[in-house]
Amino acid sequence: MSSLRNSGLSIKALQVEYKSGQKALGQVDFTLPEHGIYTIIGPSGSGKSTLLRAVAGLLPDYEGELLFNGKSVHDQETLIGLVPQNYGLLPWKTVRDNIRVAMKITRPVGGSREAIEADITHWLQSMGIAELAGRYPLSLSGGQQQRVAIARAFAIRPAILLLDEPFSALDAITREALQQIFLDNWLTHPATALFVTHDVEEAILLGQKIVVMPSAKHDSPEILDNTAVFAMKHEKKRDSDEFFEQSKRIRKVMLAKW
Ligand SMILES: Nc1ncnc2c1ncn2[C@@H]1O[C@H](COP(=O)(O)OP(=O)(O)OP(=O)(O)O)[C@@H](O)[C@H]1O
Repeated sequence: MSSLRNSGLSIKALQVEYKSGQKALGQVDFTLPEHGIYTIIGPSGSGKSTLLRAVAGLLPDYEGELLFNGKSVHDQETLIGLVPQNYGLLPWKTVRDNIRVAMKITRPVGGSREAIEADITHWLQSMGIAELAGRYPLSLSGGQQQRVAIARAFAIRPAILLLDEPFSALDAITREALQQIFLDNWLTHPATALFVTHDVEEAILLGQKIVVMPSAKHDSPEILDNTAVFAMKHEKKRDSDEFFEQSKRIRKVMLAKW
């Protein structure tokens, strides 16, 4: 029993078909250890967002089992934070209110007003957007909205954190800075994280393992171990031999699977 308690996120024989009858996600099987980060890359349409939606509990129907520490992920106890591709911010609420609403929904009796406001300020600062607290989402750039969505996801202190291309709207330099900030935040609050990206470099820089999705729905994902790169200091990763070797390995898998 105790082994199940810390067994992490188990995705067992998961398959998804939308109402149209078309298979959106072929069979996926893997276990992401508690407090781990797996990155997911795959061609457009391979089912990456569908996989996150299934784990987030946003799909009415799927085949297979989704367990967190031995229990259904959709038990009330498991708090899941999602950063969707469209950011999912409430346009009629300010940045600060967006985060506050999420915290109130997920932690209805948690903390004094002062503590909540200090927490919101902390997360905004950590994402470098404290000055945007009073602005409304639609007055922000895509990259700024992405940061708000990430701050909000961390602020609820989820057990599982799902990120769907969270840095796609950012320029290369800001993206690198945010990758570092993301890892720093994750180290202090290590949620069990699934991180979808289109960027092979990003997959190698952030994941303990890299899940490469196939384009054919009858094929299964290939999962590459990336612990050698993951264990390095973030700023050393990009120039390391291990990073270079891993890029070559992934490209080979991509050629075979895409
Ligand atoms: N709500 C839906 N209804 C019907 N089909 C859908 C729905 N959402 C996605 N699909 C289909 O499911 C498949 C997988 O879509 P999904 O968005 O999960 O892929 P993805 O790998 O995240 O793609 P991208 O990289 O372009 O974001 C696609 O063929 C898509 O057209």
